[in-house]
Amino acid sequence: MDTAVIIVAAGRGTRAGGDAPKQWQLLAGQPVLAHTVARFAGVGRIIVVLHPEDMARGVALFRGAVVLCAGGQTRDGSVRNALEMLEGSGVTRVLIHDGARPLVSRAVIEGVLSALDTHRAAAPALAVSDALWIGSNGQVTGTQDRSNLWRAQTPQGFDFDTILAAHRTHPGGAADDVEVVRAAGVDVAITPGSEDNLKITYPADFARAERILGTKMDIRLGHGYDVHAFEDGDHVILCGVRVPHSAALKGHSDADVGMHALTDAIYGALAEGDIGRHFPPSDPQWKGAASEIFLDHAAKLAEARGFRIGNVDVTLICEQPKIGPHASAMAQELARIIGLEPGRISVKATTSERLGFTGREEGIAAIATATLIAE
Ligand SMILES: Nc1ccn([C@@H]2O[C@H](COP(=O)(O)OP(=O)(O)OP(=O)(O)O)[C@@H](O)[C@H]2O)c(=O)n1
Ligand SMILES: C[C@](O)(CO)[C@H](O)COP(=O)(O)O
Repeated sequence: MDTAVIIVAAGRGTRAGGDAPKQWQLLAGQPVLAHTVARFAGVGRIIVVLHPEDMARGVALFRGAVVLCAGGQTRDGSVRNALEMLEGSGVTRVLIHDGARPLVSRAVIEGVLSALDTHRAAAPALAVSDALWIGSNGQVTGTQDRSNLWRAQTPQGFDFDTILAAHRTHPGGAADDVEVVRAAGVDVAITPGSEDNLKITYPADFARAERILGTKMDIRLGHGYDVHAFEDGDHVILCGVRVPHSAALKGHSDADVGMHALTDAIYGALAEGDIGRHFPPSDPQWKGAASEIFLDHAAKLAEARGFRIGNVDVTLICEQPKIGPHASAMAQELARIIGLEPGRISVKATTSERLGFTGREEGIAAIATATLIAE
């Protein structure tokens, strides 16, 4: 399935007030919109819909990591612009999310994606739990049966062709995309929502969101270090990229020293030992194995434990080969394996000024750090 995520953030946030539209105001030190986009890392290609006046701000914040699209006068107009932009791109399903819901969890997102395996439309919601009144002039004038009432949330997920066709025939003015698709006669499955998945709407919602983030703030830092010696050969594999060289790296697997250091950094952040614990070198099945298997395992273990990777930083220490020309390809390869946007991945190199074993060109060392953030 080729999945796209449309994050609508072209509104003016009039109810929230403040010096800037709510999606640009800071929450725990970062714009609300940066939190929202980070929640969808690895889910699919991300399209952020912005007000035309905010485009420069978007370019500066995302630095090419997402696709930007100009929004419309209304929420449904903004969604429609992004859907039209995606037509013909090969996308088969799409999640549509409010930029103003920065605390959506991986569980809520996965719930919608799973429902899309069997439904053309699915969206998260919470059953209404309070009694409902009808009121007028500060007085209760009646009561409302709450059974079968739900509080709608996003991301709302759809088969791509279905939601595009529904938007094209809708007269406009819908509160959300569930309303649009239902107007076209499509059934919508309800998936589990979350109280934390609030939409920042009024000024007090910022403090509420900060409180939720504060109680949830669990950031782990891990580091990894690895060394492989040179042996006869004509290339090395570093961070998944084949680099021509006058020697090869010796090892039980493909000896990708950079990827090993990064894998150990993730295991370290999880307090899960190192590669050797999960893939013993004594086991012949890992002989010559591509190190991608190890990194993929560590990243999936982090996800299974409820963490997303915040950023990674890998430093290769060698005199030769020169890493600079390959660093971008290495970052992209790591991004592909761990499902992280390239802007959160750093691959760099240093020499050891001809000192020590790396200086004598006896081998390559690598150090890496990774942050994991609890969802
Ligand atoms: N023309 C619009 C209007 C809204 N939105 C987005 O739709 C989401 C939900 O809308 P809402 O909370 O109503 O945001 P605003 O329209 O910005 O708020 P307000 O109504 O208070 O001005 C927000 O992420 C908002 O940026 C959009 O992309 N384009
Ligand atoms: C899409 C939505 O977030 C679902 O709850 C909501 O309808 C949009 O926000 P608004 O406050 O109704 O404009």
